[in-house]
Amino acid sequence: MSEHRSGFAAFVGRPNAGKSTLMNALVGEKVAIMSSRPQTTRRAIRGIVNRDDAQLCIVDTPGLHRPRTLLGERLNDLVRETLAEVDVIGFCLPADEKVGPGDKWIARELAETRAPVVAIVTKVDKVPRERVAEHLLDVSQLGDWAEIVPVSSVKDIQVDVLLDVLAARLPVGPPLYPEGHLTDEPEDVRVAELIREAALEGVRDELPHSIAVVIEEMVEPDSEDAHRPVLEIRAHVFVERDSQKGIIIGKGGSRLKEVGATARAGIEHLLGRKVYLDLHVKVAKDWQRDPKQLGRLGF
Ligand SMILES: Nc1nc2c(ncn2[C@@H]2O[C@H](COP(=O)(O)OP(=O)(O)OP(=O)(O)O)[C@@H](O)[C@H]2O)c(=O)[nH]1
Repeated sequence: MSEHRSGFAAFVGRPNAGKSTLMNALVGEKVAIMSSRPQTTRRAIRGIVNRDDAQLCIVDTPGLHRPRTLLGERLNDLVRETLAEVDVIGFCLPADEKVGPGDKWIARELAETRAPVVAIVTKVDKVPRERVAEHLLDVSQLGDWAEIVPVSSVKDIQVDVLLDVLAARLPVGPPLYPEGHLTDEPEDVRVAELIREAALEGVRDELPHSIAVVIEEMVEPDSEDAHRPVLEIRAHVFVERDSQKGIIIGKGGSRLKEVGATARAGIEHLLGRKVYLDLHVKVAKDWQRDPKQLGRLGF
């Protein structure tokens, strides 16, 4: 099987371009609205598409419009920040409307972003084939797109193709959110889960259920002037026996270092910021059978 990919996508386009309908078509019935606490992450997740080979997290963007007012400009700053953080951008251009000044303005904005942009010709069911072909040509001349994909969200035409194209643009990595957990779970639970996943990697057979992770603290550094301060996370990795402690830590701490690096990468991706991760491995004897310990471990 090919490598698993995961990351963030954002959709832009002028009003009525079909962004919401498309996002719903991609995510399916279960649209999970998950807005994280703004001080720790600036991303609000609109929905998550889980496949065997990819996890696509769709970020909410308030809409990129041409600024007419100061408020508009502020909004656009916010959108620009969001776009700077995602892995792939989908630019929606409805087939039943000619490419206009609004689209050109957005295209110029997108030329500045780092992420690859997939131009999406939406609502192809509304117009004859020839018109779609014309529109595709206009769109191709509008900018330097990673790909152009015509779709209909309503008639389910090429939505799966679009998903392939978007997924292919994501970085290689494990799922950022546990499948079936598309709720507004607090961040520390998700952080703990990423650490647990990293700690279990490669040793799942030896200690499948013997690991629990507790976040002791997530601390903002004192210096308020730092532009994007490093979040300090201290966590305990609990195992049941001393022998298991050895497995997690590895020779001279080598494995724990790897666990930390893997978990940190996932956490940084999740929170969208730099993280300092401090892991301590502890033995909590037979914690699975001890209600008092279980309570402490957050079960
Ligand atoms: N026929 C057809 N209509 C569509 C399709 N996609 C969206 N629409 C319609 O187009 C209109 C606008 O779609 P939205 O998804 O709300 O567009 P939007 O870009 O999110 O709009 P804003 O929230 O204003 O930015 C709605 O009436 C949709 O039903 C499509 O594939 N085919």
